[in-house]
Amino acid sequence: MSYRIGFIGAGKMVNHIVKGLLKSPEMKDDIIVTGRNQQKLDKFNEGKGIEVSTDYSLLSECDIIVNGVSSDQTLHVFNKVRAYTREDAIHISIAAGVSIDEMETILPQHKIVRNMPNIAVSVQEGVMVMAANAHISDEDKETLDEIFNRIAAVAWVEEPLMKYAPSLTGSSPTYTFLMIEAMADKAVSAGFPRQQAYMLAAQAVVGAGKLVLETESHPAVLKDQITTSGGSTIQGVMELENNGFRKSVIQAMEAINNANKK
Ligand SMILES: NC(=O)C1=CN([C@@H]2O[C@H](COP(=O)(O)OP(=O)(O)OC[C@H]3O[C@@H](n4cnc5c(N)ncnc54)[C@H](O)[C@@H]3O)[C@@H](O)[C@H]2O)C=CC1
Ligand SMILES: O=C(O)[C@@H]1CCC=N1
Repeated sequence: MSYRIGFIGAGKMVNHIVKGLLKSPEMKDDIIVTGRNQQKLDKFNEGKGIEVSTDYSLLSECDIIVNGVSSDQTLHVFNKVRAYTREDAIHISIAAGVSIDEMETILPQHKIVRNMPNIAVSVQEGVMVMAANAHISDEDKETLDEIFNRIAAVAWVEEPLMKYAPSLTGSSPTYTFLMIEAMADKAVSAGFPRQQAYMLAAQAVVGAGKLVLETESHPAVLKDQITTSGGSTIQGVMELENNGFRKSVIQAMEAINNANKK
């Protein structure tokens, strides 16, 4: 079954979600992206060939509405488009820091989902943490799983956990990008060509993640597979511990959690 999905806001995260969904070519006719500025929408649509419009009344044709505007505009925009959306539409917000309670003040009796994706959805390797309000049925969840499993591993949680989701999902690729960049810089300093260094560092990260997922081993067990006794790797691990590597990641997540008030 196909569902019409209407996005609001042609920003970065919406771009990543739409790019991921378009890897399933049959979804092309099911997607519309709405926004305020036609020129920006046309630029967003380059290479996509989907429907884009400044006419929010087109959202009335949509089964699912994804509000992808900046967090501080989320409630204002729900309020603005509410009149154009169907009573039984599923309203999704991807905004960090905006609670279901707040959305329900604008959309009472409506189906609401809070979703925290990350940008890897564009390469169909994303994660999406989702929480639903009381009007979302099990069938609605199955529908959303079916759509979003194309681009992400989907996890449903209770809404109080959503405050802590960005540091684990939405924001977290940044930690890895910083590490990949640092790894590549060091390799380049030793003589590796720049692109080769990025490729090798990135693939090392992909492989490590895949090992955790596929073996379901504790990360420390996998670490112990690499640290040969008296070998070189354990020297690097000791240095990471000396420099508070894990503490630094935990504190970064704490800072993100604190910045997301809800
Ligand atoms: N960038 C990311 O990796 C992630 C972002 N998010 C969430 O996605 C939302 C958007 O973030 P980004 O895409 O990074 O920002 P962005 O700045 O790239 O996109 C926001 C878009 O909203 C549009 N917009 C703002 N106010 C509007 C209004 N009143 N009416 C219509 N359009 C309006 C802007 O023109 C812009 O295109 C935020 O709430 C953020 O928390 C969630 C997960 C990850
Ligand atoms: O930086 C932010 O607030 C958004 C939420 C998660 C990723 N980007």
